[in-house]
Amino acid sequence: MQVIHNYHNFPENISTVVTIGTFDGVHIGHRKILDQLISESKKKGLKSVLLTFFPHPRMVIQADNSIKLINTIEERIEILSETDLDYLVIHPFDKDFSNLSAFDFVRDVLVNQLNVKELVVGYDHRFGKNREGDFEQLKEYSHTFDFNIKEIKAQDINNTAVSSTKIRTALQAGDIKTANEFLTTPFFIKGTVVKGQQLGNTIGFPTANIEISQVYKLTPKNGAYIVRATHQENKYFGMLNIGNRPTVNGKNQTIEAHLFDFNNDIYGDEIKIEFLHFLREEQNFHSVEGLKEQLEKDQNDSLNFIQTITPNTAS
Ligand SMILES: Cc1cc2nc3c(=O)[nH]c(=O)nc-3n(C[C@H](O)[C@H](O)[C@H](O)COP(=O)(O)O)c2cc1C
Ligand SMILES: Nc1ncnc2c1ncn2[C@@H]1O[C@H](COP(=O)(O)OP(=O)(O)O)[C@@H](O)[C@H]1O
Repeated sequence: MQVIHNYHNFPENISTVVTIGTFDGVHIGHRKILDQLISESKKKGLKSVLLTFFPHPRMVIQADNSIKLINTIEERIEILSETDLDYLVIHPFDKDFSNLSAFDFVRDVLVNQLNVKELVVGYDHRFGKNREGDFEQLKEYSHTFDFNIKEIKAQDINNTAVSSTKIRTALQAGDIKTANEFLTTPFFIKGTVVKGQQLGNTIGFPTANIEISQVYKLTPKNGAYIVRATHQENKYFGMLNIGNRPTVNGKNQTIEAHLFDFNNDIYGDEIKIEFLHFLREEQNFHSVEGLKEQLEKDQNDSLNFIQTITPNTAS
């Protein structure tokens, strides 16, 4: 897969089948669309293109800084690069772009820049300034500019009963099971290991404090989770807490992972954390001793859960 930043940089003389969307999470529904796109491209001898926008339209049009996404743009690139997609075109969604009329968008972007021969879109797709363009208009333009439209039927979209919004809601409720079912692979975060209060070691549970640099990355609900970490290509199971650590008078939210069978200094390193299971709510213990007892219980619960995972997943 080739990543092209800004559709103006798309190579000339390549005929394409295009789909458009944010594809946050790259969930089951998105994968169905991608499968259609890729199989059409192979059948017709075209290149497959996903046109996506970043920053997200809502970050730009409504200057909405509270928006939280399942994947950062870097993560989305990583997930999509594992598919057979030929081109991922990431266009910076700015005010100028948002002012393009539906007609100009089709002519200037899809036809003149991406050389579209076939467009794969949902029946409810809207595009152009103020989302003025609808499916009927697209059909009209497809005659004007001579490309095919492959409609993703309402039932195909509705039957999957999955949406990025539903996954975000599940994660914000700590419902990892539902989120992971929709996502097909576990929800994950990536960050840098930073210094904390240096208390973890003193209670026998050192925790890697993870700092995420993208403010728009969604973090699941506060609480304790069973996780799998990847550090320098090695995988470790562990348990993680998201929260304010009331027991030790924590003021800000932290994300901290204690890895099992691990004893290395990894300050400053990148770490990836996959969420496997929600263990419990964060609690305010009367003493650090109480917290320690709970962590021992969490560790037992985690190890029992990990045993139930198939050898395939545990590898
Ligand atoms: C699995 C797990 C669950 C935790 N649960 C809680 C909790 O319920 N309440 C709490 O105050 N702190 C909880 N903690 C956070 C600990 O307070 C934290 O790891 C400890 O304060 C060490 O912090 P430090 O890494 O900044 O030194 C949890 C940590 C882990 C790894
Ligand atoms: N099993 C482990 N899980 C997580 N971190 C570990 C582990 N063993 C050693 N470490 C190291 O110890 C650090 C955490 O120690 P801790 O006392 O909790 O300090 P801090 O408050 O700075 O996080 C981690 O950042 C990592 O470098």
